[in-house]
Amino acid sequence: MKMTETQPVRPLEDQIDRDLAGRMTYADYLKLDTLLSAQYPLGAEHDEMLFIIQHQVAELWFKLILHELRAARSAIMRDTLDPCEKILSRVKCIERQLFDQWSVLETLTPSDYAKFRPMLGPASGLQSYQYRTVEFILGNKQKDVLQLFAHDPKICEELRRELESPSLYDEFQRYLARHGHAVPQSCLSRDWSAPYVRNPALVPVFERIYAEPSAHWPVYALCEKLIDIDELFQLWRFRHVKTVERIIGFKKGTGGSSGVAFLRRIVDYVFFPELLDVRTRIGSA
Ligand code: HEM
Ligand SMILES: N[C@@H](CC(=O)c1ccccc1NC=O)C(=O)O
Repeated sequence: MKMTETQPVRPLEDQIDRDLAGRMTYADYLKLDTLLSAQYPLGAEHDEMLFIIQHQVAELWFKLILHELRAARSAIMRDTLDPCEKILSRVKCIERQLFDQWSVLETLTPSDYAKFRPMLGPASGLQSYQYRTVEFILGNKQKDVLQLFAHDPKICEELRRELESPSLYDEFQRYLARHGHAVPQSCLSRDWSAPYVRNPALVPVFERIYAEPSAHWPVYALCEKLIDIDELFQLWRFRHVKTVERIIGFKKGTGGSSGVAFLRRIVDYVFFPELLDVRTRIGSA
């Protein structure tokens, strides 16, 4: 555009609805009154609003991830893999958003965070029940975290239900067994609430699928989506560590943990270990 050119002017078109009294509007549909009045900074520090909104946006994305993962798990249980492709692609995009979102919080300086951190008391992301539910659905079961929700029986019960249910990966293994794959019996019924243990006897099942992707396309494609989801989750955890490191260094966490050291210990956790193990086997006789 030349320096002398004017910017476009766009008058409202005649047909645009102006008569909205008593009718469904954008703000009504999206409940913006509720959404936009849920930011309550505890103090007067400018950056506390960033901190609140960053977390609220993450919680909204967690909500959608849960909605999608539950739909994917139900579809697998009904023996229909078709919808999973689209659903899990969406989950992957949301995880990417959550990963990229850390860059916004990284504009928070250590000194600016230190001004309002004391007001947070013992509050911590450790107490995010939606985050914990996502971990459970993906199969990272850990019973002791229920203790963090003992103050809220309703949430505690919901989490316990998820802890005790088969994960998305468990249901996928059951699906494979129903469709003729030689999934070990031990994968099909066990204590679902126990931490997932890598099972070498499951790797040959994936070896056959990966040896001939075109013969097993729907399950092969699902495996690869699960790998994407796993990898992005790990990247999120890593970026959390790096963000925390630069903002609070090696201080203890408000939740009482050692902080960065505690977070680092889970970065390498993988949800679907056999889907990584199969890669080692590819090309071996
Ligand atoms: C200034 C920014 C942040 C700092 C300094 C920070 C720090 C920490 C620390 C130290 C912990 C360990 C528990 C504790 O003792 O408190 C933790 C856990 C956690 N934080 Fe953050 N965090 C930040 C931002 C976020 C954001 C934006 C989210 C998004 C929801 C988040 C989600 C979590 C979750 C889910 C955990 C539990 C992780 C696990 O169990 O492995 N944090 N955070
Ligand atoms: N654990 C953080 C505090 C924190 O980040 C936080 C506090 C209240 C609500 C959400 C939080 N986010 C993630 O842990 C800290 O030690 O500074």
